[in-house]
Amino acid sequence: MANQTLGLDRQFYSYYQSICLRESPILAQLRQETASQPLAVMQIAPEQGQFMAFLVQAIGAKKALEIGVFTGYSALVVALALPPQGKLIACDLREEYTSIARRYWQQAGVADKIDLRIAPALETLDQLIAGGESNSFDFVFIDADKSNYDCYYEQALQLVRSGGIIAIDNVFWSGRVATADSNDNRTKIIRSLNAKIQQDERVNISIIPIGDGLTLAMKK
Ligand SMILES: C[S@@+](CC[C@H](N)C(=O)[O-])C[C@H]1O[C@@H](n2cnc3c(N)ncnc32)[C@H](O)[C@@H]1O
Repeated sequence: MANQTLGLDRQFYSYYQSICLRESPILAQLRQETASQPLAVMQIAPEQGQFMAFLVQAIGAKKALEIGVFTGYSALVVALALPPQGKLIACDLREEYTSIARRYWQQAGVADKIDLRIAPALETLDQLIAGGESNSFDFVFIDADKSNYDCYYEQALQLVRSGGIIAIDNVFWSGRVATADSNDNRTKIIRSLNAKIQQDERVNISIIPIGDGLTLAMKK
């Protein structure tokens, strides 16, 4: 028995995955193809994807937003969890990654649910706000350039409805946020956003020690 969160060594992680994962063949195939990419480590872990799908379904999300698509794994997870009329706006800059994503979305039959916007996400989110879409999203996933994390969080707070959830990836930053001598820019940005959200009265929060750390902020 333990009354604090357990660390997972390799053996325990493998057991955890064996009792938890229900990854569909299409998701497994995308993960396998992405593994050959030099930046494959950017993809979320499968158990995190499964958790996000669970969350999307638990809150009955119909309208979602993703910032940072890469080869499309997290977007596919969310799109599969949305109802048939659900919509996901997905933001990225890079055609070379998202062309892989589009192929899998097509194959999985969810391409119609996903509106991919190739542009700096700050601009896409500003356009959504200017276009009257504030307070309309049920679920937002932030997983792009860390330098803009604080801006994405503020924009997401405008776009999400009351009771909607903003999920922020990589908040543990491989543990560097907790290491006093890690003071590079990205570590400082994540550390300071973590501290800000901990005090932010606009949201209820939980931080899930899954993958590289996932903050959940529910707008009040
Ligand atoms: C960590 S990866 C996303 C991983 C993805 N969520 C998954 O699970 O496979 C980050 C992505 O953010 C994109 N990105 C970086 N800066 C961006 C920006 N300013 N606007 C939009 N996308 C950006 C990158 O091109 C990259 O594909």
